[in-house]
Amino acid sequence: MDGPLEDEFGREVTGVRVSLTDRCNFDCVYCHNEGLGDTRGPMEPDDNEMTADDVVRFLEVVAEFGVGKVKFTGGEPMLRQDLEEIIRRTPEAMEVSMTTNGTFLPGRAEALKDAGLDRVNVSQDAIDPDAFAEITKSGAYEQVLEGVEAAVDAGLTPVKLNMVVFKHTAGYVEGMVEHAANNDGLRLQLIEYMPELTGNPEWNIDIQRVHDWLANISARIEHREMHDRTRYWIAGDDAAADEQIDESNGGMVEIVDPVENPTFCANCHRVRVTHEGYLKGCLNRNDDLRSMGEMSREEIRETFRETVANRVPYYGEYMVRNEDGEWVVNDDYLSSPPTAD
Ligand SMILES: Nc1nc2c(ncn2[C@@H]2O[C@H](COP(=O)(O)OP(=O)(O)OP(=O)(O)O)[C@@H](O)[C@H]2O)c(=O)[nH]1
Ligand code: SF4
Ligand code: SF4
Repeated sequence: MDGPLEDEFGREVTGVRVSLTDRCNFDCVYCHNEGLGDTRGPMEPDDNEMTADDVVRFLEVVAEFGVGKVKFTGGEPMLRQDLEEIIRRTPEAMEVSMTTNGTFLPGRAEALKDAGLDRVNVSQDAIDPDAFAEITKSGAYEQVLEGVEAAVDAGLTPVKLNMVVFKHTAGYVEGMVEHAANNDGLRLQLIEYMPELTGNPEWNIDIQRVHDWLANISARIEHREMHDRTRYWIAGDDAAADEQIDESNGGMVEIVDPVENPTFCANCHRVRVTHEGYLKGCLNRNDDLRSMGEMSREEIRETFRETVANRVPYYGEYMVRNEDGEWVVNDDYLSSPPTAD
């Protein structure tokens, strides 16, 4: 097995994010559909979706390059009826996680665990059914809460609750932090709103205010290698004043703040795959897609090598600040755009 491939900026690729479908039973107001824009398909399976064989072949190839983690995403990945099969056939050595809206976890969490799923991230933007319905255009609030519980019970832990911080959810941040600190098996990810992918810049909340507030109330602060994300440990209500805070007496809150953040991009170690089987070096770009189509393993190897070789940190390299302080595409990439199939 070869070690992880590295791009020109010294960023090793240690993980892949594989979208299994663009279908979803929700219609969240902030959805960016893994960076592909508002193209969520109808609920019927799409002929263009990668088959289980396509996904497994790709994972077997990248495992040869030392990729040790796979995240399955969507749309809603649990709409794939062959999800358990895909997970079961994923190379043994890989950590397998999934990002889901949680609706289908009740009744299926155990089967996923048995198939080899290690952990899940579940979108939960508020502890309030009305706000939840307004954001997701769905009445599945109770089902999602049950789904989170089922995931914890099945041992798909830590279960990370994904909460996008924006105008509709700002009032629920404190409640969600307390919820994560006081419930075993849960962590909270506070995700910066991404107006560059979803529009509505007026809904944005300055994520620095959330950092400052958490820094004030946290017992301990860590930095994660991936994206150099900040992790705040928050004491639970029953923690003693002099106790070290960890999962047993508190909870972790991680901030995902990629917007206009060169440090985040400089520590990005993932390649993405769209549900149609295109390799994508960066979430924010669609000019660097490479199709894996009907390729042989050797061709997939070559396409993966090319994708990694052409990866570029988005903020700080592909996008740079002009003299007015605005983010603009770097002229170097305008004059010679990276190759795309
Ligand atoms: N711009 C950008 N956003 C990302 C990246 N990775 C994740 N995100 C965003 O972060 C949010 C949470 O992502 P998840 O799919 O739950 O996974 P994660 O937090 O990245 O991964 P784990 O913490 O390992 O479970 C999503 O809204 C993603 O769009 C990235 O590399 N770049
Ligand atoms: S659950 Fe996820 S994929 Fe579905 S609409 Fe919401 S953000 Fe998009
Ligand atoms: S380079 Fe930056 S924007 Fe692109 S995927 Fe990585 S962290 Fe996200």
